[in-house]
Amino acid sequence: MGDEDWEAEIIKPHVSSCVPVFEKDRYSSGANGDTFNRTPASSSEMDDGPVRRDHFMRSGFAAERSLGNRDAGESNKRENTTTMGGFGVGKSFGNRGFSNNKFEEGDSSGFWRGYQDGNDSEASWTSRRGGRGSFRGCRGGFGLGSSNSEYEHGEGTQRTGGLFGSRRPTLGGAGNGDTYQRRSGSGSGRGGYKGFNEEVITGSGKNSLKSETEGGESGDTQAPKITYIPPPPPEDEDSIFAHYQTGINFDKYDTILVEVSGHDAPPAILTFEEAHLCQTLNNNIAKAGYTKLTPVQKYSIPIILAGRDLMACAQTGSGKTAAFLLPVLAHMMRDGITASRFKDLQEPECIIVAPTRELINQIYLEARKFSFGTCVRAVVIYGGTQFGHSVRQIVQGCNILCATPGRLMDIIGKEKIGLRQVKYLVLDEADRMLDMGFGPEMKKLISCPGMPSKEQRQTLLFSATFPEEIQRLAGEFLKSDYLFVAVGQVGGACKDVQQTIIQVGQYSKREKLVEILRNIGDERTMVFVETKKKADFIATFLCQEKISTTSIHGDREQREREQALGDFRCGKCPVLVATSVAARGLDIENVQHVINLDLPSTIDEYVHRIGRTGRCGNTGRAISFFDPESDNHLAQPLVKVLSDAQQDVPAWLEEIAFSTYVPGFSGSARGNVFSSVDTRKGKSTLNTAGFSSSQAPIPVDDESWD
Ligand SMILES: Nc1ncnc2c1ncn2[C@@H]1O[C@H](COP(=O)(O)OP(=O)(O)OP(=O)(O)O)[C@@H](O)[C@H]1O
Repeated sequence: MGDEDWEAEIIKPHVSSCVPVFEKDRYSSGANGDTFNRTPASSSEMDDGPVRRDHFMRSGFAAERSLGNRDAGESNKRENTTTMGGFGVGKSFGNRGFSNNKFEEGDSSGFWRGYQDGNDSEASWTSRRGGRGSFRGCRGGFGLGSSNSEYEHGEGTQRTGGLFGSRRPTLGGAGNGDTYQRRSGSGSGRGGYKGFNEEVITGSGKNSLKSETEGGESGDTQAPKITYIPPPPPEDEDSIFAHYQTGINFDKYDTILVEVSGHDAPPAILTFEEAHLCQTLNNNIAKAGYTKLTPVQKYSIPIILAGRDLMACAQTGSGKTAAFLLPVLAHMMRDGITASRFKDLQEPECIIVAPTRELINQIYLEARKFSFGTCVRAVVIYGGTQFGHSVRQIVQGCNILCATPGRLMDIIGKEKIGLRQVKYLVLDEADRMLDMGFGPEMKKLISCPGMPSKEQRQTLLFSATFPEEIQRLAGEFLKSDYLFVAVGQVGGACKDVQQTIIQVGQYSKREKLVEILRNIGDERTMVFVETKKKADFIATFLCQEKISTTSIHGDREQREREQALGDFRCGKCPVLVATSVAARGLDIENVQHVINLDLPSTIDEYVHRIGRTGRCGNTGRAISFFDPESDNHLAQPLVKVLSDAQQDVPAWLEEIAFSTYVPGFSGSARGNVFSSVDTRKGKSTLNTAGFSSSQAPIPVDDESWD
């Protein structure tokens, strides 16, 4: 989908938004004020008018719409809010007659079976509704006639769709493309791009490199000054090495087929000992509770240790982070990295980039864990936090820099980081990092002054999904003889996740969600929705239903996002409503359920979302609401994902897939089908994990990748 299509998608007839916004004072929140057990207030912020390029125009405004705490200065902004939305008028927010609900029997297997059976039609569900009057909170309502319609169209930034069709131009309006201006805050119409997940990149047409955090500091009064300093992670050893248990299916990883393509691939290793890591690293691995390698580790570790570039694709939750961290650290130890000193310009040996703040923080914590007791210092920097804080972290010494792309480019622009010493460049969620949203920034990164050429550095790309187009683009980043490791089906879903797809029309989604959540009880559940507004809306709705819920999305302030994640992690809020900002990489213990209240627009996103459960050999469940009005484009790839993961495929879904079958459909449209192989189509070998691959030489024409 090109830009024009994107335009067509997001410029819709006027639909009013009715996001309840809350005044801080009225919250009946928990200790941290971040849960949603609150009394709704109101806000004129809800009247967004026509849903257009909201985030192009309102990057600063966005913050005001988020729920929860905010800095004192910012909270003042909401005092004059007027009522626009709330609860109650909507016809679809009435009582549900659950008395006949078969799911109330408490038998979980029955519940799931029942759910599949009861999957049926919207009509059958609406007939179960009782007649309770709507909840009346404020003026407006959840179900204002058009009910969810605003969410079906609004905030198209959340949409993805293949390579260049899914996201907005990264440097919107920049003109020269050299300007990175983040969260300019004033809605001054500079244009720009509110990233699908997290970063705000706007272009003013000036040749400047300006941080979202700098507004106040640099005298740009239009930009809000971001003062948030994340609390330091606990320093005690127990916390550093805290981990959860591998699940009953961990050993089954060994049976997954692994494909290695590219020439002269080193053989896989079967044990950590075979990696010949130094004693400190081995100690850290043991303290982390790792006794056995996962398949992606068996293959990737020797490849990286051999100095080869790598594109690795392995199912969600199967240990990709350690697969790159351990060999990189081993190299650094071998090279005798000395503790970096306090310096104004730091020159890290390794840069790791990931698309979301929470994910990069998680990777940093893993890096800190595995480098414990060594001279290697890892640092994390990401948007939404005080820029000065990032600088202070870096100047104290930095061997491994973990960063989100926006903050990384800012810090490079401020000359706090020199790139000359970079030997390892890691892109986690690499397909996301190379797509339309972040691809241009990554290209800038590799062409920054001082950045060693791809021949001089080692580049490592990891993800659970690798669309063919992205694989082709990746050639620009990788040496021509890079190796490709595919554990299982490229882009396939984790088999430990029991997937259920049910047909639910948009007007029935909320009540069905409540039914499911009531049956789930306190088990940790992530509920994915398609837009930020809807995340707030659903979280608020669930709290009204007395289901303790929090939310995470790109319009929440970073402090709120971290608080939300913390509340979810510790079980204080067992339900987390999220946009795709939380779809990738997050490794949260005990997430037993994922619910796609809205299906994402691409199958890859679906695979990542459901991969928040069923991690590391544990089992999980994912249930997805399929709305035939809007999700038919996903039927075909869904059938493939389900059958590849040996899941039941509903007959109705097959029918839809068949009726919407597009011959030659290969993936650039919204419901893109993942790649099945290394796109170089070289000779490859299929092995079960643990057995070395044969090496198949493949001539690769470098030019064909550039
Ligand atoms: N060899 C191992 N033994 C035990 N636990 C492991 C091992 N490797 C990784 N883990 C644990 O498995 C969990 C998932 O790992 P990780 O987050 O790296 O998965 P991932 O493949 O990157 O997933 P995603 O695709 O969702 O990003 C983590 O808690 C990690 O500590």
